[in-house]
Amino acid sequence: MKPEAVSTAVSQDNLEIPLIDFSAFLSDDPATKKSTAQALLAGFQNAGFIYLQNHGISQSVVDNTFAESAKFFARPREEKDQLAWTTPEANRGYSQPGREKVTNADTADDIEKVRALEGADLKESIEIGKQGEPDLPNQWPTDPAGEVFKHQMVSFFDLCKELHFNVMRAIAVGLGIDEHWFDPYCDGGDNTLRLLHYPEVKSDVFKANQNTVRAGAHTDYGSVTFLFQDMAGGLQVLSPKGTFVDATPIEGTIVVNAGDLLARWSNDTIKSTKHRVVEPPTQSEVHPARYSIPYFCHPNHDSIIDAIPGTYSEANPRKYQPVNCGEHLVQRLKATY
Ligand SMILES: O=C(O)CCC(=O)C(=O)O
Ligand SMILES: [Fe+2]
Repeated sequence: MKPEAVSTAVSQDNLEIPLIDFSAFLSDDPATKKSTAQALLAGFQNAGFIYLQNHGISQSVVDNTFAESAKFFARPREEKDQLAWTTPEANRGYSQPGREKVTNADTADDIEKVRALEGADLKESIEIGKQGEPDLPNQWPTDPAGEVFKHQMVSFFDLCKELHFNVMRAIAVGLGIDEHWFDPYCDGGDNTLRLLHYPEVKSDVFKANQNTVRAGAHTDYGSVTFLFQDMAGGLQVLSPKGTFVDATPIEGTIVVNAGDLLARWSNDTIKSTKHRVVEPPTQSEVHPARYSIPYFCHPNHDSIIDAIPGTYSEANPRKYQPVNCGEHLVQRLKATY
């Protein structure tokens, strides 16, 4: 029987994404804790995705973080360009939208056409890593508003780092290994906070080209990703039937998905599932802008990832060689940028 803390967030085309009340895992009752952890793990094993509510980060903190993100993206382009993303090793800084590419179109009509076409793929982002890495500085705006932004993002980063410990503890309990087995892999906080802005897009752009997406299908690289999204919608998850199913925003929840490194670490018992962002259906002329905030958790970069106890046996042997986490991630980023 389903524990009370678990309900269904998405159920379509054999994709079953559970909605888990995480306060039940954080509770003191061992039986509730265990059954909630097992449901969370089952979500990662079956769908690669779960929704979490009562995850411990308050709604007002989340709201403030979105507000600061919107203010950041509203800055003039020149200011943002001064904070540009540099290298896969650093993975910090601002990535401009694809709109720049249109500057070689010279008539207003052509610009509008290209813009219309590329608008749908348009997104801008800023990546923020852990503070205090001398060779890998975060890129902060330096004016007073930039100070407020920095303060908000640094404290949000740390709250998400705490949540990483707790989600990995739930996975450990679900697997039946020591609750703190993953702790020594999480304490480095080698994670990435990404602020994303998808500008508004005219609806006829999407009608003209049904394949246009806001973010193409991909898997994430790390252990788990916490996805904070606004209510605009558009996130879709690949189902076992090969269809993309809407992962509709649910107020007060975050979407959590497993990444490639966790799939590998778990000897492929946990799934890293493809997802994308499309423009949600709209009755109006424009698809509104969308803001989302993924937080990518990574095991400590200097750690070696080898199959987690309990994920392999004689009948189901280890499939992968041990790998250095940091090197693995940089390889992946090099292939992307
Ligand atoms: O914007 C979103 O909702 C998803 C973003 C995403 O999947 C990613 O950045 O990896
Ligand atoms: Fe993603």
